[in-house]
Amino acid sequence: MKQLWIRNGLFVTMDDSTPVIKGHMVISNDAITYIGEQEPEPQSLSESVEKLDGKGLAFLPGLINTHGHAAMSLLRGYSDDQNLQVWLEQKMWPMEGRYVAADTRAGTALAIVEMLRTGTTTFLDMYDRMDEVAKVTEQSGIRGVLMRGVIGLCSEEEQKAKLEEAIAFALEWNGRADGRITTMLSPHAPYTCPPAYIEKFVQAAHDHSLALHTHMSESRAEVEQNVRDYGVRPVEHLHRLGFFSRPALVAHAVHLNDEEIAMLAENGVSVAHNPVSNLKLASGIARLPELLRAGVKVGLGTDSAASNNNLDLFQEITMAALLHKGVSGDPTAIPATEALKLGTSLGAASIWKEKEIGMLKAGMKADMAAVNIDQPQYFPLTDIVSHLVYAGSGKDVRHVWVGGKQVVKDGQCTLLDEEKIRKEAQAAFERLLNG
Ligand SMILES: N[C@@H](CCSC[C@H]1O[C@@H](n2cnc3c(=O)[nH]cnc32)[C@H](O)[C@@H]1O)C(=O)O
Ligand SMILES: [Zn+2]
Repeated sequence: MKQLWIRNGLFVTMDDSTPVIKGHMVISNDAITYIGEQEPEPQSLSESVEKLDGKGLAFLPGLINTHGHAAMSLLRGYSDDQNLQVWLEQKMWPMEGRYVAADTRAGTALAIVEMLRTGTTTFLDMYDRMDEVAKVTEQSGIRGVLMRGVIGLCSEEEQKAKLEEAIAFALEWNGRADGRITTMLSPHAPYTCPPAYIEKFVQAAHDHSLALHTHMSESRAEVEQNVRDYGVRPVEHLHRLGFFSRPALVAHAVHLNDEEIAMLAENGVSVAHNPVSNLKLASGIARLPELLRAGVKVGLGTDSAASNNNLDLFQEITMAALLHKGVSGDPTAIPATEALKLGTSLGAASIWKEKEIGMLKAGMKADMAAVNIDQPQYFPLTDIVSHLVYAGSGKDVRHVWVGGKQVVKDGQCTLLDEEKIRKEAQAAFERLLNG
């Protein structure tokens, strides 16, 4: 048995019964088997147990990024300061149309390096050429919830082929990489997939017991168009198409009225909140406090590096904590602990993985980030949760484990060649730019 004993660490558990523990943790193979103030029982340790001095480190559950498009990292900085529609249709889609498999691979690898180094241990990815994404995911050691996103603005024949590809990918990769990879089905959005086509995804999700993901109510223009085209707003529209009859996660959900929030809560629909992307594309500000009050499970997403422009989930956590205070005029709107939960335990619940990840607790997978707190922004040590949310950043992450395996050591990915990945990303972008 492979064991790691972390001694004298500061553990931010996200478990309400023991929020912060100064003490010890034992990881056995892929899971946490002990966490507590006392040293572990000697008989629980194997002779070959590895030891790590936790001094100067704060340990927190690995962060969970519940919405993104990793391969779009190649387009970081390519189109800034545009609204969603112009950015998407005039800038992103033409460039994405030039992607070949090597580009998807290069962009995804770049994104995974950035996510791992900033403490993200689980990411959700909606894209195409998902075999490439899955292979990089497998190699990197990160945990991935992967799906072939499908835009259905094409012939019926093409629609059919894309749906089949999405299903085949989901079935082939679900549970692979020692269970690190799971899959979903994902029509891209109500405005890019006709209703009958969305219904086919719903049917497939039932047939294969898969969950569903889509972009929803991101911009005001989208909601207005949905009303014009289908006579109802996007939430009601998706509800009528049966989308919420399977476990469903919707990204953005910025423009919601009270009835829609109630409908999402009633149907157990999860939301991926992407505050930075929504600000950058001038889409608006989601009603996060109201969603949480209604009992909706919410996680945080970066969306892609082309609309963020980084994949540091600490920034989303900070933004979620600050933004909603400013908008509501209520400093308690999203307290620090709640913001950190969005990136960890609540985020895990939003993708139905709360029994496995999102907390540091015996029995959970050992997905964890260790932050270097021997830095001025963590002094004086009044409240570690406050510091992580309001003072820290992903750049402070020093080590990362996924399923007990160390994937970042002293700030470097252990299973990926970072320099090669940076070079390949640069070359891939230059190729895309020159057509
Ligand atoms: N190329 C595929 C669809 C890929 S799904 C992922 C898509 O989501 C798009 N995307 C990225 N960010 C956002 C966003 O914030 N809102 C809507 N779409 C987005 C992105 O440009 C990409 O085309 C097809 O033809 O079926
Ligand atoms: Zn998106």
